[in-house]
Amino acid sequence: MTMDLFEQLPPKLWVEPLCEGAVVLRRFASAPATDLLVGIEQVAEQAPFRQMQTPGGHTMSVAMTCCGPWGWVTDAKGYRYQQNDPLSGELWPSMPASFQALAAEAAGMAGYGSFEPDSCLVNRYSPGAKMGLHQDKNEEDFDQPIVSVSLGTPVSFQFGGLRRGDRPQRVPLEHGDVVVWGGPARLRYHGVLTLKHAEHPLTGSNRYNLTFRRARS
Ligand SMILES: O=C(O)CCC(=O)C(=O)O
Ligand SMILES: [Fe+2]
Repeated sequence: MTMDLFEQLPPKLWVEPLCEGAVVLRRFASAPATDLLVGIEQVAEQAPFRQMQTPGGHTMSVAMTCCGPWGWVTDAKGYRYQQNDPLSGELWPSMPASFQALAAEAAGMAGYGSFEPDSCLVNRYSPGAKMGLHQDKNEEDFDQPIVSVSLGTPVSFQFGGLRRGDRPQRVPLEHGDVVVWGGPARLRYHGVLTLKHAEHPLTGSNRYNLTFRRARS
């Protein structure tokens, strides 16, 4: 009886390879999502979401904040990591232990053992926000993977090649999905298409993304 019941349940998580070195861990962060969202709220109380300026003088459509030792920032002076929040001058809030654990577990599941992120960028997309194709390359070295967690409304993630001109795959991402890329895929171009209007019971019309990285070796 019990066995039959189990067999009828849909698989809770599954793994979708994107290319050598990159996978989507479907729904991997669904169970801890509520805790992650509480963590985001706490981080944002200390270091509020803000729309940063690109070096070219554009305002990003995505609102961002950071936690952990190193925060990623952009302004007229360029893209970089720094230990202080430029809004307050204070250190970035510490990375909640639950964030760190989830990121390490996801990396391990994708084949990257002993991932110790020292940076978590928190992206908040409201409808209309997007992020153009880019490489994550402000880190000191590229030995450690990127772990990228999606929460809230769905979006179309673009996962490209090592050259800007390579046609990206479109990967639909939903609440709880985690993308991990490293090794030969570490410098692949990626981005997200414009967020559409949708509602999620936990986030309203917003999508949140947590991007975990090792900024310093
Ligand atoms: O929102 C996402 O899924 C991607 C975010 C990203 O690529 C970044 O912050 O560097
Ligand atoms: Fe990125």
